[in-house]
Amino acid sequence: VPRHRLSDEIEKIVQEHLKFDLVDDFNSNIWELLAADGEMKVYRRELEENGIVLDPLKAVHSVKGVTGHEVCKYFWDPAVRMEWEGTLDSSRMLEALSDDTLIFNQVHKRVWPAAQRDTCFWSHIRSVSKENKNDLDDWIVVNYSTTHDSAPIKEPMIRAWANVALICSTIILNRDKYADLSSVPRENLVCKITYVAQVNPGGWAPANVLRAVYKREYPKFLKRFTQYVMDKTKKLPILL
Ligand SMILES: CCCc1ccc(-c2ccc(S(=O)(=O)CCO)cc2)cc1[C@H]1C[C@H]1c1ccccn1
Repeated sequence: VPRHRLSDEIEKIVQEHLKFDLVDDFNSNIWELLAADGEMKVYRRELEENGIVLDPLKAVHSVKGVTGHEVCKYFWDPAVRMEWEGTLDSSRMLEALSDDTLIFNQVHKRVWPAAQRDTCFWSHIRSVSKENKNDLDDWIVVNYSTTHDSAPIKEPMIRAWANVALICSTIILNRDKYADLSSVPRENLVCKITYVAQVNPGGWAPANVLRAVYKREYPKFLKRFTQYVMDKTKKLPILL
């Protein structure tokens, strides 16, 4: 795997996500259910630092008819970002550090009365093999804020900081019926999705406003993205 200037940081952050995000800690009372819609459940933890809302967000979802590779690929692919992302004014891919690591600069739609935000982050995609060799690999995308010469912080824009992971497992129903996995019909696929996001809005914004935006935006964002992947893959051969 070709190394680059961010390889060490990426390895550290990805391993942290793989170690912590899939822990089922929902029965403890640290998570508060923000929204539930069918199989999708979105939780938050209240966390503030110097009066700035940093609420960690964790969502789980179960989507029929797609693989984890497909979900992560569409989440990572710069070519389709503006097709599914409804919260952005723009998205620019600044640099491809390798075939699995890109750097983005994105301008978020303004959330009144807060000032407009932009983000600059590396986005890394990889597969993670399972203990049971019969299982399909898990897939993960991590979006983690970084700096870049082509994305200077320019007033009045405020730079928000994000640490986001999308982790997907694929379940094949009636697995033993199929010798060749690529012939599995889509109705026998279930993708288990875990999405975690910790965003620092980068500057003061009223806590009640930010919490209202999180409560509104994240469930909508996840529902829109997963529906987009189902629509895009419906007629395509499965990507294992
Ligand atoms: C004041 C704005 C703060 C703010 C900055 C940034 C983000 C944010 C960053 C990254 C990602 S992602 O999942 O990596 C997809 C990248 O295209 C999603 C969201 C969210 C918010 C907060 C507002 C919340 C929100 C949640 C969901 C979508 C959009 N906005």
